[in-house]
Amino acid sequence: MDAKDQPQAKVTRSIVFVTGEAAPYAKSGGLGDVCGSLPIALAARGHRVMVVMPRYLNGSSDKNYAKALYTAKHIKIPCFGGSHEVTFFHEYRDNVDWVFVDHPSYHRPGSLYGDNFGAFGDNQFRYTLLCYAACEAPLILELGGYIYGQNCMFVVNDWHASLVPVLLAAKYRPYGVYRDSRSTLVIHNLAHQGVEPASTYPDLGLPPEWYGALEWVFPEWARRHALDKGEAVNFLKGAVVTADRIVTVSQGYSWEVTTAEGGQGLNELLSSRKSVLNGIVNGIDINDWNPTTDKCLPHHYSVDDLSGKAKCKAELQKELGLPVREDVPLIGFIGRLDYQKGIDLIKMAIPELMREDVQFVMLGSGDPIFEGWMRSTESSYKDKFRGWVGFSVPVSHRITAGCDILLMPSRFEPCGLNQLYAMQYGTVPVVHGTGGLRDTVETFNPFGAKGEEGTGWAFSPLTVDKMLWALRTAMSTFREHKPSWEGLMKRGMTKDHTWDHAAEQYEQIFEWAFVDQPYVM
Ligand SMILES: Nc1ncnc2c1ncn2[C@@H]1O[C@H](COP(=O)(O)OP(=O)(O)O[C@H]2O[C@H](CO)[C@@H](O)[C@H](O)[C@H]2O)[C@@H](O)[C@H]1O
Ligand SMILES: OC[C@H]1O[C@H](O[C@H]2[C@H](O)[C@@H](O)[C@@H](O[C@H]3[C@H](O)[C@@H](O)[C@@H](O)O[C@@H]3CO)O[C@@H]2CO)[C@H](O)[C@@H](O)[C@@H]1O
Repeated sequence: MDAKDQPQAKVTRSIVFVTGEAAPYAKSGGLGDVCGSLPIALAARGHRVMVVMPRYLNGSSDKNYAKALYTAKHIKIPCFGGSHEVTFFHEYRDNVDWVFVDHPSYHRPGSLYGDNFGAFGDNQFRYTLLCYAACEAPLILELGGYIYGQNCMFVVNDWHASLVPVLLAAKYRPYGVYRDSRSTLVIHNLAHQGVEPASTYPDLGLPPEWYGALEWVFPEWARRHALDKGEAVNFLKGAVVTADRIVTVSQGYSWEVTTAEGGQGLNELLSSRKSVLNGIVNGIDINDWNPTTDKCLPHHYSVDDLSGKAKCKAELQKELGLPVREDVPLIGFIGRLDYQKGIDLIKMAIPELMREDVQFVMLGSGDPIFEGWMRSTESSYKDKFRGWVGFSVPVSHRITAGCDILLMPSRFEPCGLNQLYAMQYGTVPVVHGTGGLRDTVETFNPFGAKGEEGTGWAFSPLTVDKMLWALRTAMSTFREHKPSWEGLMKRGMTKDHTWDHAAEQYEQIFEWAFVDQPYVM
């Protein structure tokens, strides 16, 4: 978009994102994509935007921080029985201040949150440091010559950042600091809440009377033994209680989190905060995800000339060692190998699906059981199935472009980005109709009011039979109804998935937050 066409915010603010990850510095999934692109979209609309995240040095991500300079600012954080020194690094890029909190606990091999042995045992400590540091950053860092100051909107993402609104309410506002600031909690995934034993509460450096904000009691069935009282502290709950506004990453999910089925134990609390709870569907970074310019693709294409997509498919088949055939439907899956993503359904469906004339490629990492299954399935169906175990952004782009169909049988999906990338690339999504997938994928209807309608298939309920039915319907449309298939591709490609619309909705939420008084106990 030309700068002159860029819509501007009616009211501009100082906005401080706090997150466990942001692309391209560090990414384990969709949280990284959103925190790497929404801040840039808000800055383009005229806001002053800072993103605060850890400076992870794990060997593979170190180079991503190469342009971030040491600020010479050090602070000491009183928690976990000591005083822990952290420092800040800074890079100004795309009109955003990227601020990296540096501490030895962020320097270790593995992924962001764990390694082959599971989640790191000191994650509560690591993200407590992040939250304290994020509260100090706007007060002490002179970025471009000026501090951000006390009149900020803190956008706290998921549990890693959830102590921020608690700290604002418990440790700053009582002393007259940050009374003009507000906070918005963005829930990307309720499955991760940052829950640890109640005995860790004194480590957090919070006043004893604030225990209730984080207090969490596991239901009896989830306790380990008869004497276990299930008492815990829950970071995400702390933010649900103390944030001024709460946003989920789709409207569908904002309703689901208030139900017993989707609320992961927080449904009653979230229902009690319905008046400040909204859903905003994520956008995508169309500089990064654009089939006309994508640097990861061997060929480029657009809605006006799809010939490059067929070439991308042939190159992908070659790369994967699959027979190069235009007529066979190529199905893709990309994602974390996690219970959330419904990999077990794919596993159950594969023997039946492999009886069809089809090709299937999966890219993912996570649960070692599914990683092993992907490897062994590849050797069982040499001409039809490929399981790429690992995390590779370029491969994810090539699969998104080269496939005909993208499968997402997620058990729950707060928004989902891969179906948005797929549509942008003319790849037709077949998804479980849940959360953001239901909000963004419209099931194909050959007899719509204006003729053919829809951008894919959203099946429900989540059963192997229903998923196979949706895939077979998609595959027969691909084979036997070429004009309809092209219509599906083109409707997906011409949908507006840019961040601007979502950014405008975030601005509205921020305005509402500033109309209300901030949270105080
Ligand atoms: N092995 C691999 N190699 C390369 N890339 C890989 C990969 N595995 C995953 N990815 C990438 O990670 C991202 C995944 O994003 P999603 O939104 O689909 O799910 P995720 O559950 O991580 O995010 C959570 O947060 C986001 C953001 O709000 C919500 O959309 C979502 O519903 C919620 O669960 C995509 O960019 C995908 O390409
Ligand atoms: O962007 C992908 C997701 O990243 C985040 O989820 C991570 C989560 O916040 C981490 O805590 C960790 O989860 C571990 C969990 O804490 C632990 O109890 C155990 O269940 O293992 C989990 C996996 O190690 O890793 C998650 C990523 O795998 C973010 O919060 C989500 O919104 C994003 O979907």
